[in-house]
Amino acid sequence: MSSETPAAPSLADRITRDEEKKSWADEVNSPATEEPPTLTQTEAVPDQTDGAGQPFGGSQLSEPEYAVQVKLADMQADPENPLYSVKSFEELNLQPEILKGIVGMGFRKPSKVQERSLPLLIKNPPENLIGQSQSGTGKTAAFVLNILARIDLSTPEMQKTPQALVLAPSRELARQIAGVVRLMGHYMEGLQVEVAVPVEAAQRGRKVEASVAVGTPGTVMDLIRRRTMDARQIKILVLDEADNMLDQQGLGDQCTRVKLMLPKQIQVVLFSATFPDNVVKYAHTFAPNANQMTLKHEDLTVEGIKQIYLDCDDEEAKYDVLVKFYGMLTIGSSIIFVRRKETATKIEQRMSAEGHKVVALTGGFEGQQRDIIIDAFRLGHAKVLISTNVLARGIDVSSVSMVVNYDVPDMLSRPGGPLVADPQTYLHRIGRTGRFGRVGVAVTFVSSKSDWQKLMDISKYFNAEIQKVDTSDWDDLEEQVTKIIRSSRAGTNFKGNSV
Ligand SMILES: Nc1ncnc2c1ncn2[C@@H]1O[C@H](COP(=O)(O)OP(=O)(O)OP(=O)(O)O)[C@@H](O)[C@H]1O
Repeated sequence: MSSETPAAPSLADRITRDEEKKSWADEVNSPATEEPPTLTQTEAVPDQTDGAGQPFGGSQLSEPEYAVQVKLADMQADPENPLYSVKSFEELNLQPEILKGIVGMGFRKPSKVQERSLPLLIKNPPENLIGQSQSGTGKTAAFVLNILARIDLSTPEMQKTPQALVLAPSRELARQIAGVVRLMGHYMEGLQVEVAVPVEAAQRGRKVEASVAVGTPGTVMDLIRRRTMDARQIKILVLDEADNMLDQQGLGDQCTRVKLMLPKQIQVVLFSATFPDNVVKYAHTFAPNANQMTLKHEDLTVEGIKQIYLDCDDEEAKYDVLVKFYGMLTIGSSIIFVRRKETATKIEQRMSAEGHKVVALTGGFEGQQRDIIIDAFRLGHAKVLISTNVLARGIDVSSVSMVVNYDVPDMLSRPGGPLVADPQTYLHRIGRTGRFGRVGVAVTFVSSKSDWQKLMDISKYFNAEIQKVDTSDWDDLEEQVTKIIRSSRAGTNFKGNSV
């Protein structure tokens, strides 16, 4: 992966140069009065703003508040819905400052995963948990609330001592989680949160002085080894996207090493939307005697996400279709997933040259550049983002109404073996839309028999319908997709099977 050719000057490069700020503003279609996001600005907004309640500056999408609450209330009253719950947050025995934070985020009722996992997580003595629930159903809040309920902020000393550690697979996700901790813990006096990801950590070179640390495993391992982070008081370890963290050779090793450097008696919490069979055993070794909340493959897909695919003759046809989709991609925000970093850069350059406003973000970009791009996307300054699997998991931008699988997600069946379908990655990618009861459309491009076979394997694995759409009547297709995207909350669907 690191052999990627250096990217041509990307949008991030361009926006750091003053003389080009105007072109950024033009390019991302931001209001004329608004300054383009500079690094300082984006750093000044470290918390995610979308998905947060109005008191914290979240946009709440552009849906009228009343309509949102009414539809969400219906969903939360339906026992079949993953957002269903019978309890209120008040009944979960959380401190008043935490409850205030929850209210500030606009949360009215817990989701199923929150209602079920919270009592297991916060009871004493602490027990481990392996928790699974569909994408966008509020797992982050579940583990964050447990952390906030358990940390001791009674002395300045403790406020600066890491007591909870969250590990996530990407820099963007680590920053996002830290943002959620800050928002939820907004009313807790003395709460300090630090992000431990490459660049910041290296630049900082000073001790981590926070009660909650969120980072990527390699950087955290390094910080503890160099004693820049004192791990002796850590009592909670959370692995978000735990299956990915434990499965991937490198990440798995790093997580294990980090855990070995922590006190023996810690609460281990593993969360993900997917726990494929091959990692379940290791998950239980990593989190011994854990309480478990798991789901069957068939129950993993989110109803609000309409899954479709279309046939493209070849690679060039995929590009042409993508360009034709542009109007639909910009109704809300969209993420286009490709297999390789080079493809992301190539599409970005080609579409930009043709006058379309798109940005790309891959693991090949330098950290600060990545921060600028993801922040611009979160804030809606950039609406179409092309990325690799680096952003497939966890990223929560509620305005994402469309996901395009430009390349069908696949993986090596074994080292040196053939490429096979990667159902987990498919689920996480499409889960970037349809967050917490919203609707979205996930489109997969199929340009070969093997693409088609992989997609059918994915459909079978989840027992989910992925509907083929006919591109011969483009106007009809556009009308249908637009209707779903504009409906904003689950309930509206494609008419029959006719698209
Ligand atoms: N009880 C709630 N009421 C309203 N909104 C909520 C509630 N809980 C979480 N949310 C919102 O739902 C969105 C999705 O939550 P979150 O990112 O935690 O999902 P997730 O289950 O971790 O998804 P993924 O598997 O994709 O990582 C967030 O914007 C969050 O603010």
